Amino acid sequence: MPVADIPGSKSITARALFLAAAADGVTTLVRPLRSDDTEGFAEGLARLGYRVGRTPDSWQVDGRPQGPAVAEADVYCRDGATTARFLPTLAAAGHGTYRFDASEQMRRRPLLPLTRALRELGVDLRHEERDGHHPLTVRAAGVAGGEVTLDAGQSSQYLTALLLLGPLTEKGLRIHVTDLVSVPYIEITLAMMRAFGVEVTREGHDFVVPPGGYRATTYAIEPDASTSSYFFAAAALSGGEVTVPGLGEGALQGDLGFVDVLRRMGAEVEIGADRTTVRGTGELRGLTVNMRDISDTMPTLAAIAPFASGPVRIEDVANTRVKECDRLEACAENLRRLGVRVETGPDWIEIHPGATPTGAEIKTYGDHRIVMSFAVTGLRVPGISFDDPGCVRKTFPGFHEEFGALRARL
Ligand SMILES: O=C(O)C1=C[C@@H](OP(=O)(O)O)[C@@H](O)[C@H](O)C1
Ligand SMILES: C=C(OP(=O)(O)O)C(=O)O
Repeated sequence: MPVADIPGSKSITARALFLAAAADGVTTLVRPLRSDDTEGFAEGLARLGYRVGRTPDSWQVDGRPQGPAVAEADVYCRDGATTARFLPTLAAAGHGTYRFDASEQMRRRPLLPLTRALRELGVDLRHEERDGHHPLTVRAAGVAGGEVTLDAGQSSQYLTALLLLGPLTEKGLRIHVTDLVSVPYIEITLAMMRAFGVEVTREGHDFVVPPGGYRATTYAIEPDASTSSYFFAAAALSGGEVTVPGLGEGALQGDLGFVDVLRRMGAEVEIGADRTTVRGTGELRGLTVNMRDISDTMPTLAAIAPFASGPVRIEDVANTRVKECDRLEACAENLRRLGVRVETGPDWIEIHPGATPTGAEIKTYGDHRIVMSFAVTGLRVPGISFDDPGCVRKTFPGFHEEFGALRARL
C-alpha cells in the first residue's frame, strides 16, 4: 500500500512562525515545512531581529510580544504571499521602520484591502511604486486597535493578517468583513490562535479579537493537504491506492476536502482518525463543482479532468487569477497544448474530455501548482515536460523525487 511522505503545511507553518514570534516565551514548531516560502518567512523574522533556531525536524522561536528587535530592517519576502502579507502586519505592532520587497511574481499580487485596513487603524504604510503592491515601508509605532472594515473577497490572507495582529493591539480589534473567500483558511487561523491562548468571537460578519497577546507553546505541524492533492489525484487517475498519514478527521486544512471531489468522481475514500486513503476504481466521472473554499486544488482537478467520462466544470474560483499566476488561464493554455478542449469565464473553467491528450511542454509561469498538477497528468500522457520544473521549491522542494517514487509503486 503506497504511503506518501508529505511535508508540513505551508499555511500552518507560516501562521505558527507569526504566532511564535509574537508570543511571550519560546515556541517549538515540530515538523515545520522546509521550503522556499517558509524559509523565506523564517529569514524575514530573523531580519526583524527575532531569534529563529532551526534543526531539520524542529524550529524554535524566541517570542517578542513588543515586536521586532531592530529599529530598521529590509525584508525580502521572495514569492510567498503569506510572508509578504503577514510580516508587514506583524511589524506594524512594533516600533521602527521596516521595508518589505518581494519577487517580481509577488510584486504583481495585490494587498490593497489589507493596506487600507492597516491605514484605517493608524498604521503609516507606504507603497513605493504601485499602490497596494510591494515594495512597501511600514513606519511602525504600535497599533491602538478598535474597529476596522475589510473586504477579503480577493484573499482571506488579508483577514488572517488582521486576526493575527489583533492580540498585539492595545484595545483589541473588531473586524467587520464585507466579503470573504477561502473560508477554511480562516478556520485554521482561529484554531491556531486558540492553541496560542487567544479566543476570537464571531458576531455576524464581525470578528472580535481580544487584546492581551499570545502564549508560547509546542506546536506540531500537519502534512500539507494541498500538496497531498497530487498524490490523491494520482491514485484516482491510475486505479492505485495512496495513503497520507497525519491527515485525518481532526485535520485543520480545508484542502483535505479535495478527496470529497474525488469521491464524487468515483474514487473510494477513507478518512481515518489520523490518515486518509484514496483508491482509484477505474471510474472518473465528470462533474460541476464549486471550489471557492479549496481553490488551491483547482489545478489538480483540471489536470486529471481530460480523463473523466464527461465534462468537468469548476466554478467560483475568480481569485485563482491572482495567485502565483493567472491559474485559470494557465490551466486552460496547458490543457490546450495537450490537445484538450477547454473554455474559461471570469470565475470558471470547463474541461471537455474526448480527444486523447498528447505530450507537450507545460508552461509553468513559475507556479509550483502548475508543475505538480501536470505531473499527475503525466501518469497517463507520455512526453510531458516543464519549462521550470524547479519552481516546486516554493512548497515542496523534493516533489519530483517523492512523486517519482510513488509512480513506481502505483
Ligand atoms: O492563508 C493561507 O495560508 C492561504 C490562503 C489561501 O489564499 P487566498 O485566501 O488568497 O485564497 C491559499 O490559496 C494560500 O495558498 C494559503
Ligand atoms: C496561492 C498559493 O500561495 P500563497 O498565496 O501563499 O503565495 C499557493 O500555495 O497555491
